[in-house]
Amino acid sequence: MKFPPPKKLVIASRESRLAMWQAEHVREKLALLYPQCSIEILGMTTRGDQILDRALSKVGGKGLFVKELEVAIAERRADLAVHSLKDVPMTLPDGFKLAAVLEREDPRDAFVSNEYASLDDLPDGAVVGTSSLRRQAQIAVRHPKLVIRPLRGNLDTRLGKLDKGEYAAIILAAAGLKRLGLPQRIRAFLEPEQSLPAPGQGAMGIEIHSDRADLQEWLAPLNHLPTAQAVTAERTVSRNFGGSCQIPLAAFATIDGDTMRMRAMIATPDGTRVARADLAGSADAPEMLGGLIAEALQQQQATAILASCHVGVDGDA
Ligand SMILES: NCc1[nH]cc(CCC(=O)O)c1CC(=O)O
Repeated sequence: MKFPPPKKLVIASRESRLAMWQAEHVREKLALLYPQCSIEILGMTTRGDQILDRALSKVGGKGLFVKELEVAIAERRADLAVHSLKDVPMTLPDGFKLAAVLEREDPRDAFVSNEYASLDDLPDGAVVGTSSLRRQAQIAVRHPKLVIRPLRGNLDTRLGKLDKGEYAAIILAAAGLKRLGLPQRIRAFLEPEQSLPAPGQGAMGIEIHSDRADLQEWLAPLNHLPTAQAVTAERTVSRNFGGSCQIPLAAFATIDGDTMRMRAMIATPDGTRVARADLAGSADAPEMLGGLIAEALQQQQATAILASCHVGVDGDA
């Protein structure tokens, strides 16, 4: 230990229930490590939370969910920000870095419905809610007769829209539902073979100012190495295809001992053109495996597939 333990820490968080749960989770972990430290949570509304009516990619993409938190860090009003890693742009602005990645929750997508038990149960023409092109494309591949409609807002908002009958079913991340104490809303899990998760799905990341060597040291015990390696590989694939752009891309890595297995997919939103890759490599070289996966996708015309889907729709909301 080079630095004495912290006396006070401020965690910046979005104000959605899920974001607050995640910030609280980090607060509890830090309180156990540093019992003398006073730890506050600074809740903030981001532009991403305010803009619910327009496609996110038209107004600035994923970065909108993290920008205000970064400003708070830059102005030293906060020390760290807790994010769902899925919402963090692939390249952080100068002066910021990820100090730790926490152990991943369930990375799968979940099928949520009041009437139906699974996607297979839905009648032709049934309306499924998701604003994620990645989810849309993968549903379209297996269930071309279902109708996909956009669904935005935080988890409670989305569940409310389902309950009002606007959709026969919706697709959400299992991790968010479990964290909010709503696992009973999950009627079926979509296995990676059916719906490969988004880069970083189910993992939380802690962002800090890069010059804070003290914080880096204090947060190090929160880092979960296998999760950090997996999400590094996943984010490398995404970065290869333009990073923060909202595109129908899935990338999912699992680790078994020293070996990382990585699967990825790029598709048109209607599911008619799909590129897939499935490779294994060393868990210690996640960027290398991510790069190889990106190349394998390129060899299947991934760039042409992406070019043929209009950006201007929503990303992995
Ligand atoms: N883009 C919204 C978002 N960001 C993170 C999660 C869920 C939790 C996670 O994946 O860590 C969600 C909701 C969802 O996709 O259903």
